[in-house]
Amino acid sequence: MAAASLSAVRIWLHQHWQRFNLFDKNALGLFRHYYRHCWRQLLAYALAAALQSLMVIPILFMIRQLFDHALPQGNVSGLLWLGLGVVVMRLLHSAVGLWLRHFILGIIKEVVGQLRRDVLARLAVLSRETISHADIDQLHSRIVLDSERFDNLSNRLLSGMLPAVATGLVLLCVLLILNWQLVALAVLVLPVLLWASRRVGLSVKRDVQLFQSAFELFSKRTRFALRYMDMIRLKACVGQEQESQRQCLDELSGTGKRMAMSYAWHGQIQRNLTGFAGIMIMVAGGVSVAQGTMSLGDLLTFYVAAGLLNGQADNVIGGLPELITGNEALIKLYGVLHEGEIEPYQGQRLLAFDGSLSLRGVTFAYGSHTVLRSVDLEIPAGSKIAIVGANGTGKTTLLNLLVGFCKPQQGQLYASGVAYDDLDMAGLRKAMGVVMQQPGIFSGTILENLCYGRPEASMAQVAAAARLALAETFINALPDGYATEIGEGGMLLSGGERQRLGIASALLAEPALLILDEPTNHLDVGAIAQLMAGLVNAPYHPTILIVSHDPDVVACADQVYRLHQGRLERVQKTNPL
Ligand SMILES: Nc1ncnc2c1ncn2[C@@H]1O[C@H](COP(=O)(O)OP(=O)(O)OP(=O)(O)O)[C@@H](O)[C@H]1O
Repeated sequence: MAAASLSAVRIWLHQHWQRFNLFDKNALGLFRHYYRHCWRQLLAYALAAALQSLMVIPILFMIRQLFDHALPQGNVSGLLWLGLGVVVMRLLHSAVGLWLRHFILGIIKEVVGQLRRDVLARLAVLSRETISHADIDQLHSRIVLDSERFDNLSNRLLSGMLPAVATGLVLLCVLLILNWQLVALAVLVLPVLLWASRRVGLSVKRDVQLFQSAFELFSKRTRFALRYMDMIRLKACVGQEQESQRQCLDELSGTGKRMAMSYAWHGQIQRNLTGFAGIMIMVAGGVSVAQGTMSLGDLLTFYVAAGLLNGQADNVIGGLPELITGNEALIKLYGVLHEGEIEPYQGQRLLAFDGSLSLRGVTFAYGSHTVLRSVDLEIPAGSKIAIVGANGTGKTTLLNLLVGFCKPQQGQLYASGVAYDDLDMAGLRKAMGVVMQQPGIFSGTILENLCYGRPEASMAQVAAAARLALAETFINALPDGYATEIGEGGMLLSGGERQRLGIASALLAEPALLILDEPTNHLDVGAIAQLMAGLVNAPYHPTILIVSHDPDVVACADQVYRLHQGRLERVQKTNPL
């Protein structure tokens, strides 16, 4: 019976704690994780902040002297000296404050930088499958905006709240020494203040979440409009798009206003309650002075100290909305750092890759959809292989397996006879030149695109690669040649020119294996045959693998394979499909 009641109480407490808890367990864990290694510096900083706060004591002492002695005695030079003393101490206090800020900023920026590095490193090891299922705009805003919110949170907590707490404690001691009854009177407001803070804090938390969702949606819509402007215009959807942007903006300004109002309510409630405590002190202290139980100097000193304490309390309680925003940001960053699958191969072995690959008994499925069934394939070094097959038969999937983006559920792949499981995948990819259906062309100049991944390449090497890829003629015909800006995704070039640029970029690395995915989408078979003929004379003489749904590419290959219903079979060059 007693155990049952105890457990009921525990459940009740847990539920209420969950309801009132403003901070997430994972967010707190992440914060601790990033600041754990510098706890000694943080401790030193907290101690220094506490020592700095002790500097308010001589200031308060001088104020009391001023009102209790110098002023009643009409001691003008004493007044001047005490005034000067207060100014000097304040300046000293500010100088130490600046130095402390410099110190803590060094720690914060290092930690925030580390978190950003870890998030980016995490992205680099996430599997292609995870990235393809992610909402890229959301991921982008998490990395950029939420790491900035973590920075703000750290600033507020360590640079603002921590010294404020230290100074507040010193001031509280001074106040207790001066007149503990007045402190007790002011403390009556404290429970109301904490309760109100928490209640408003919950509404701030809800409004922050709503604003962040609206912001992500706005960011996503804007990127969509920028990225798919052609499609929007071609489908005559400009009006429809503007309407959904308008809805996004309404939502953004509505939630933004609500969040700012929550912040304002929080600040107002806090200021009114502490102001109310100040009036109580004034009245009760005035009565004590009138009754002769307290000197005017003591009351004024008390009032100044209480004012300073109020400033520190403002700092602590006023920072709550920022902590809540930071908490939400940390929850999302925690997701980026801990969720999703990582790259399937983690081997370390470096290889002198000769361009030969083997697949043995490879079976691959996306969930319950089996795409490849027990596939065997030998790609000898220096060979020219074509893999053909109808749309959706698994050609790109096969390529993704070859470049190590995915791992088969059964079977194994080998590069130069070494199992993929043992290989350093980055090393293997460096020796491969892969030109996907949509070559990765980014906004910048032709030269920047060509040299991505090979910044050390000489102009002669760049020109040689462009010549082999049949890109040199069109590049030289451009007014700015290699310095031509080609726009987002290479929009200012034709599809064939983009394809040639992609091939030239792949060839610049002198790959042992060149993979061309659907090259006939933008190049005719004649151009591909010419490319192959050129590569035969290239000093590095790469293995070439062409994957296409176009039966004509077989003319360019020594061996032809056909993918059909998950099986790979060798076919005669005359009739591959
Ligand atoms: N990431 C994925 N998750 C689930 N299914 C996928 C994924 N990628 C491809 N598929 C499915 O696997 C099958 C093979 O796709 P794949 O892209 O490999 O075909 P393909 O032969 O390259 O087609 P195409 O010639 O049209 O480019 C298709 O049915 C496709 O819908």
